[in-house]
Amino acid sequence: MTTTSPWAEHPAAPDPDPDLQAAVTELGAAVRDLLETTVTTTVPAGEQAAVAAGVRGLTARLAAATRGRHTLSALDDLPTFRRTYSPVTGVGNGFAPPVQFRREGDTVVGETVLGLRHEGPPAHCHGGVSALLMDQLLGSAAFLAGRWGMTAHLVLTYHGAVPLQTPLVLTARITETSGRKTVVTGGIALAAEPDRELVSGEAVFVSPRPELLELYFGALTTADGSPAPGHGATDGTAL
Ligand SMILES: CCCCCCCCCCCCCC(=O)SCCNC(=O)CCNC(=O)[C@H](O)C(C)(C)COP(=O)(O)OP(=O)(O)OC[C@H]1O[C@@H](n2cnc3c(N)ncnc32)[C@H](O)[C@@H]1OP(=O)(O)O
Repeated sequence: MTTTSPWAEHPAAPDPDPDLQAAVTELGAAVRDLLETTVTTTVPAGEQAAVAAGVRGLTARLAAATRGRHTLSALDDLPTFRRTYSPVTGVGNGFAPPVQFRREGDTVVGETVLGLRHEGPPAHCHGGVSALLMDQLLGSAAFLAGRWGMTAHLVLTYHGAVPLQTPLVLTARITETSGRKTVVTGGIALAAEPDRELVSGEAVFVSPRPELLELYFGALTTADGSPAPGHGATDGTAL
């Protein structure tokens, strides 16, 4: 049974169209600024109403062509886990900080600064947003070590509140592998105090059995309508 990504044996897609990549990245950045400013603006009601009308007009332009949930974006590639619209790492997602994770030895590291769109307690990160970051961090540690799985179990301890608008560092590493299972631990700390974890956690990632892979991802297509890599899997080893 495979312990690596079920898409790993497929060749990576060619590099995406650079014009589309640049435009999506710029739109994501613009929407990120918009989201952050909508939750911090103090301009009068009339001005907010006028901006809302303008934003609805822009949304209608983008809605002229959209994809459904079983269609990958033209920029995405499963074998390399290129996910443009991830709510954590996606440059095209305005909610995402976005964080980029990299491998350093046996550790995965990412740096980020969160905004008021991520607020829970005033001036601090929402606990659910910390969980979102931790899930992606721990999953990335598994993926960057050549393993793959869906989150089966995630436990977190919140030792201290995570401040917004403050440089943070996220680190994780694999502690155990067995069959389809990968166990990862990690945490979030201030970049200025990397050894004092504000959030720590452990997750178990499980590479799903073939029937589940088919159920979850069997209908997936690439942007041009072709079956996505992985379609038609029968034994979970060479999707
Ligand atoms: C460059 C950067 C790249 C970044 C890459 C991005 C990375 C992506 C990051 C994304 C991050 C976000 C990711 C997301 O958001 S994933 C989305 C959230 N997760 C889900 O939706 C998963 C829902 N659950 C399921 O579908 C199934 O339960 C799964 C697929 C998980 C297992 O169903 P399956 O039927 O296949 O499993 P099995 O019963 O044959 O068991 C197999 C083995 O697993 C062990 N087991 C099972 N469950 C648990 C459990 N709860 N604790 C501990 N262990 C558990 C079990 O004991 C057995 O072990 P063993 O007895 O053999 O030892």
